[in-house]
Amino acid sequence: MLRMRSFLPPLLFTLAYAGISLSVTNSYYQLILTLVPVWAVFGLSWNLLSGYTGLISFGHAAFFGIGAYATALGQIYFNISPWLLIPIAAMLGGIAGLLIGFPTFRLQGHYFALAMLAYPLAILYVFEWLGFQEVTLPIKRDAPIAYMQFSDPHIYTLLGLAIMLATIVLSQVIERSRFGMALLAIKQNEAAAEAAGINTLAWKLRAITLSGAIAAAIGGFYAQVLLVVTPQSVFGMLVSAQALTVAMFGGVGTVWGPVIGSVILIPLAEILHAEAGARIPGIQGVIFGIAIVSVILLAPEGLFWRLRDVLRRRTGSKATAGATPEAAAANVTTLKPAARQRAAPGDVVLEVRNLSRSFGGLKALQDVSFRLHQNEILGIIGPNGAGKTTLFNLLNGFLKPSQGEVLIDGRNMSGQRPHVICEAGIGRTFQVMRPFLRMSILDNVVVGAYVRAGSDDQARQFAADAVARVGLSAVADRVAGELSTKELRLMELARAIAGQPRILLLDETLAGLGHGEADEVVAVIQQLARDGMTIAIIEHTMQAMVRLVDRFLVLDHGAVITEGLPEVVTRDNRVIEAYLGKKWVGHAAN
Ligand SMILES: Nc1ncnc2c1ncn2[C@@H]1O[C@H](COP(=O)(O)OP(=O)(O)OP(=O)(O)O)[C@@H](O)[C@H]1O
Repeated sequence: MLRMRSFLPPLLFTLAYAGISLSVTNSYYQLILTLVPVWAVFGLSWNLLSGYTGLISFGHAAFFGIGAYATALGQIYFNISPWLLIPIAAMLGGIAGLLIGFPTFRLQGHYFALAMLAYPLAILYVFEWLGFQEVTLPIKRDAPIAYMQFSDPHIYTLLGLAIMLATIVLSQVIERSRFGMALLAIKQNEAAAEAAGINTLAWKLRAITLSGAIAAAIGGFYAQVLLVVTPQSVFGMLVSAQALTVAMFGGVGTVWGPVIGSVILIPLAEILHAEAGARIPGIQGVIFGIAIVSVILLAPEGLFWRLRDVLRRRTGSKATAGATPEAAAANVTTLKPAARQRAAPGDVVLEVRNLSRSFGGLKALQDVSFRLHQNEILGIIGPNGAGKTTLFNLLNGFLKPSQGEVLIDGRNMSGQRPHVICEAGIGRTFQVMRPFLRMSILDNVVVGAYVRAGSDDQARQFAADAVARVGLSAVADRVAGELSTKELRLMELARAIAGQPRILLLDETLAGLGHGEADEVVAVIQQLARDGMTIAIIEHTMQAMVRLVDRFLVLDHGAVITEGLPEVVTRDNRVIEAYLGKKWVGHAAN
C-alpha cells in the first residue's frame, strides 16, 4: 500500500507534464520538452550508480553513446527497427557496465572518478577513427511508426515521459529493496557494509550494469529524436557532465533529484543557447558551470534535500512544539545493569590459534591464541596500540593474518572476505559510528538484517525485533540525525544484531557516553548475552567492563600478557603496569 502510494506523485507529475506538452505547438519548444525527460532519465541512471553508492562517475557518456550509436548503426547497416534496437542498446550498455565496472571498482574515491572519465573519451576517439564522425539515421517515410519516426513531435515527448516514469518507478522499487539498502550501505562505509554481510563488489556490479543499460537505452532514444549522432554529441565531456549536473543540482540519491534538475536546467540552457548562442558560443556550458558552483555553495546535496530540510524544519517545529528532547528520550526503553552473573562456559564457538599480523616491520599482533565460549562476554583490554582493533579486523576478515587461524564452530575462516564471515555468524560494531543520518532508525537497522533475511518484509521484521531488543522501538521512525550519542550507539548495536549473529564483536561501544548512559548500554549488552549471544568487547571504560565481562584477555605490544577472571586479571601486576596504572589499585581498594 505504502509502495503504491509512493508511485502516485511520479504518475501525477508525468500526467501533468504530458498535459502541458500536448498544448505546446511550437516544434522547438516541443523538442525541449522531449529533451527534459531524456536528460532526466540519463541523470536517474547516473544516480542509480553514483547517487546511491557515492562512487562518482565522470564517464556516463560511455553508456549513452554506445546506446545512441547502436541504435543508429543498427538501422543503417541492418535495417532493424529502433523498437528492437533500443532494448538491444540497453543490453549492450549493461554489458559495457559490467566490463567497465569489474576492473574500475578496484579503485576508490577520486581514482574511480578519474578512471571513469577515460572510457567515453577513449570510445569517442575510436568512433572518430572508424569514420563515424556524423551518422544520419535513414528516413523511413514508408513505415514511420515501425521506425519510430513520427510526424507529430508530441509522440516523442510522450515516449520520453513513459521511459522516465518507468525509470522513476524502477528507482523507487530499488531504493526500498535489499539492492538499494546495499548501495546506501556502501556509500556510508564500504568496509562496514562488508562486515554487515553485504557482498559489495557484487552489488556495485549490479548497479553499474543496470545504470549502463538505462543510460544506453535513453541514448538510443536520443539518437532517434535527433536523427543524427556525432561522437562529441553522445560521448563528449558535456554529455557526462549533463548527467552529473542535473542529478547534483536537483538532489543526489533521490529519484526526484535528476527530474528537478532536468526540468529547471535543460529549458534554461536550451533557450539561452537558442537566444544567445550565436553571440555567446558555449553559453550552455557556462550555465551548467554556474549551476554546479551555486549548488555546491548553497545546497551541497541538491535542491530536493534543501527543500525537504526546510519543510521538515517547518512542519517538525509545529509538530514537536511542546515535545521536549527529554520527553523524546523518555520514550527509549531503558534497562538497568544487573550484577554480573558469570555464564556457565558453553561450547567453544570461536577459536583463535597463533594469530599474527605484521605491518611492514611492525608486529601488530603476535601469536595470539584464545577461545570464546557460547554465551560468554570476553573483555579485550590493553593500552593504545596494543593490537585490539587489529585482532577484531582479523576476526571479521578486514585483514588477512600473516600467520595463524580463526575457527568459527571448528571451521577455519581465516582469510575469508568480511561478508562471508558475517554470514558464518560474526557481527560487528565500529569505534567510529557511521549512521545514515537522513534515514530512520528502522531503515538504518534494516541494512544489517539482509544477511539473514530472505525477503524485504522479513528484513524489516528482523530489524524491528533488533530495534526492540535495544529499547529503541518508540523512536524507530525518527531520523538518525536527531539522535543522541547513546541512541546512536544502541542503533549501531541493533544494526549488528539484526543480522542475527551468534558472535558479536563490539569495538568501544561505550565510548563518548556519560556514566548513566554507559550503564544503560551495558544492560542491553548483558541482556543480549542472557539471550544466548556470545560477545567480545573492546573497551577502555574499566568500571563498566569489570561489571560486564566474564573474562578478560589482556594485550600489550600485540601479544597476550594474561587472560582470566576480572577479579584476578585486575590484580595482576603485569596488567596494572602495562595498562591499569597505580590509580586503579587505589580505586579498586576503595
Ligand atoms: N593498517 C595499518 N597499517 C600500519 N600499521 C597499523 C595498521 N593498523 C594498525 N596499525 C598499527 O598496529 C598497532 C596496533 O594498532 P591497533 O589499532 O590494533 O591498536 P588498539 O589496541 O586497537 O589501539 P586503540 O586502543 O588506540 O584503538 C599500532 O601500532 C598501529 O599503529
